[in-house]
Amino acid sequence: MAVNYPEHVTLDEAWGLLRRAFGEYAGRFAAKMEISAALGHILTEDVTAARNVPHYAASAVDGYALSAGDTAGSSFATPVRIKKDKWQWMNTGAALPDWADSVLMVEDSSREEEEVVVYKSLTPSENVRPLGEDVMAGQIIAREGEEVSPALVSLFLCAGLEDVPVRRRARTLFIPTGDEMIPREEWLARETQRSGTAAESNSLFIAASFKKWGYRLDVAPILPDVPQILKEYVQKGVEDYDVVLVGAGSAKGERDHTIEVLSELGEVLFRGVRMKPGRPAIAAKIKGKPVICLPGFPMSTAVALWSLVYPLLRLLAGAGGETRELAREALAVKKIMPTKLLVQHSSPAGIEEWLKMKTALVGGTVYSWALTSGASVLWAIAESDGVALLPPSALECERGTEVDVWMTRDADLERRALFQGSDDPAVQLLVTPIRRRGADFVCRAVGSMGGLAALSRGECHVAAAHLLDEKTGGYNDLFIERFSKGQRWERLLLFYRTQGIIVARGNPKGIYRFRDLCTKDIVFSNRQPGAGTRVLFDCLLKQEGFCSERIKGYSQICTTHMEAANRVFAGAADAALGIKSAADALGLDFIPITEEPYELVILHEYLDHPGVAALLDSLNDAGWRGKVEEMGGYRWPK
Ligand SMILES: Nc1nc2c(c(=O)[nH]1)N[C@H]1C(S)=C(S)[C@@H](COP(=O)(O)OP(=O)(O)OC[C@H]3O[C@@H](n4cnc5c(N)ncnc54)[C@H](O)[C@@H]3O)O[C@H]1N2
Ligand code: MOO
Repeated sequence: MAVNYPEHVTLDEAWGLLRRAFGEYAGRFAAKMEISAALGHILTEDVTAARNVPHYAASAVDGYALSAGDTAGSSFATPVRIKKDKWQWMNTGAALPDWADSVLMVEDSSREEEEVVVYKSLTPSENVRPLGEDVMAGQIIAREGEEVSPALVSLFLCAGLEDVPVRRRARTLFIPTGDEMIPREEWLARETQRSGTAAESNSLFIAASFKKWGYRLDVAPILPDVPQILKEYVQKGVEDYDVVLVGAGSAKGERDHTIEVLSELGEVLFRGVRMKPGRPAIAAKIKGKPVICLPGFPMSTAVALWSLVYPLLRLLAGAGGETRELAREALAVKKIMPTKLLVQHSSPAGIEEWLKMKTALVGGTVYSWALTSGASVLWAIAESDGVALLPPSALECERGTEVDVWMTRDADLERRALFQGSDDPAVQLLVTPIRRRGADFVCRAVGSMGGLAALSRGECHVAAAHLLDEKTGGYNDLFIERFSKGQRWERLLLFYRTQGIIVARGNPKGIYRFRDLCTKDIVFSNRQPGAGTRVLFDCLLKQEGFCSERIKGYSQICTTHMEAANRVFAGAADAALGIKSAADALGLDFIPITEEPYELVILHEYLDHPGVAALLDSLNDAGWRGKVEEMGGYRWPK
C-alpha cells in the first residue's frame, strides 16, 4: 500500500521534520509566569528592573556613618577624634544619613565616651552600598533566551517584579495501550499472572523522567487494542494537552493500530527511525499538535523519549541545541568517556544503535561493554554506567574498538575492580560489602576459562575458576599454569561448593544420578563452553561413556547458574548441572554430584588496588559469610 509519509528516516531527518512541523507552534507557549514558578524556564523577552536595588544608600558594615573629610590623615599612630554630632551608629544595611558619605568599620575605631576615635582615613563612599548598586530601575537584568536561574528569581523579586515572560512548559498526556498490559495495582496484588501479559511499567518510566526534567505528565488509563477507543483518546488528548504520547502499537502486529489512527486524525510526519531500539517510532501532527508513538519495549520507549520527545519539549520551551546534545541533556550525561570495547559487538548496518554500557579501568585502559542489546531489558538501563550511540557505519566492532560512552552516573573507576570468571551467586553478593568499604566491584560471568584468559590479557583485576583436570582429577593448576604465562598470579581458595543436578520441585522426572541425564527422556539445559560447570559435565559424560548427541538440549546454553536454574523453574528444561544455591533460590530439587574448589585468581600487582583490597577485606565480612552459609551448598576451607 502506498504511503504519503516518510518511512525509516534517520534521527537527524526525524528531528528536522519535528523542527519544521513545530517551530512555529513553539511561539504559542509564551506566558507570563510568577517568578518562582518561572525557575528553569526560558525568557521570551528582555526583563528590566522596576526598582533600584538597593533603593537607598546603605551601610555595608557595622560601624559609624561619617563624613570622609573628617577622617583625613588619621591612622593608628595619629588617630582623629570625632565629636558626638558628627557620627551615627550604623548596623549593616541601615540607611546612611544625608550628611554622611562613608562608614567606618567598628574594628577601625574605639569609643571614648561620646567621641569616636578613628584609626583609619576614609574615602567618600567607603563601606557604602550606593542606591542602585545592584541594579538600577530601567536596567536590563536578564535577556531573552536566558534560562531563569535561582539567582534571577531572587533578583526579580528585589527589582519589584511579580512575574516574567517565559515559554511555559508543554503539558503532556501519555496513553498506554495494549490488551496484555496489567495496571500497577493489579500487577502487585497478584503474584502469578497469565502468560502473554506484562506490567504497564512504561508510564512510570516516562513520568519519572518527566519529573526529573521538571515537566508535567498525565497518564491516561490503559487502552485496549481497539482503534476507535485510541482515536477518541488522541482526539481528546490534543484538545486538552500540548503534546500527546501513545504507548506501543507502533509495529505491524494484528493489534498495532496506532499508525492508522494517527493517519486518520492528521498528518503523519514520519514512521520509523533508523535507530535501534526505538525503530518503529511514529510522529504526527494533529490539530497542529505533536503526537508521538513510542514503541512498546521499555528500552525502545526510553530511546524514543531521549532522542525525540525530550528534544521536542525543549524546542517548544524555546531552547536551542543539536539533537544529540539534547539527548545527552535528557540523559543528564555527566561526561563523555573515551573507552575501548572489552567484547566484540555486531551492530546492524545503516542504523544508529543505542547501547547500555558498563565500564571499568584496568591497567590504564578504560574498557566498556554492552550490557545486552535487548530492547525489553529494563535491568540493563538501571545497571549501566552510561549509553553509547554507535553510528550507522559501525558494523563489526572488534574488541578494542574505540567507543565514546555518555556517562550517566559518577562511577569512580579508580576504585572499581573488574571480576571476570566463573559465575557464582555468593560472589555477586560481595558487591554490597565492597561498596560499604568505599570501593566498587563489577562481575562479568564469562566462565572459568574465559576469566583466566581475560586475566592473562590484562582485561580484569580478578578472575575465578573451578576447572577440573580430567587426567589428574585436580582443579585449576594446569589451566592457571597455561594461562598465566609467567605472570605472578595469586590464588585464593574462596570456598568449596556443591555441584549437582537441578531439577523441578518434587523431581517429577525421577532423576537420581548423573547417568539418568543420559538414559531418561529429559531435556537438559547446558552451560557455555569454557564454564567450569560445562567442563565438569563433559568429564562426567565421558566417564559414563556417553556422547553428547544423546543429550537433548546439550546445545541449549546458559551463561549463569541462575539462568540454568530458571530454565528448569520455567519448565523449559527438566534438568541442569549447577550449584545448590541456585536450586535453593528457586525452591528446586537438587541431587548433589560432587564438591569442587572455587578459587579467586588475582594478578599480583593488583593486590593493592582499592577495589581488590576491599574485596579481600570483604571476604571476612560476617554479614556476607552469614548469607553464604544460609544459601547452602558452600563449605569454607579449613
Ligand atoms: N513484524 C514486525 N514486528 C515487529 C517489528 C517490525 O518492524 N515488524 N518491530 C519490532 C520492534 S523493533 C519493536 S520496538 C516492537 C514495537 O512494538 P509496538 O510498539 O507495536 O508495541 P507492542 O507490540 O504493543 O509491545 C511491544 C512490547 O512492549 C511491551 N509494552 C508495551 N507497552 C508497554 C508499557 N506501557 N509498559 C511496559 N511494557 C510495554 C509489550 O508488552 C510488548 O512486550 O515491535 C517489534 N515487532
Ligand atoms: O527498535 Mo525496536 O525498538 O528494536 O526494539
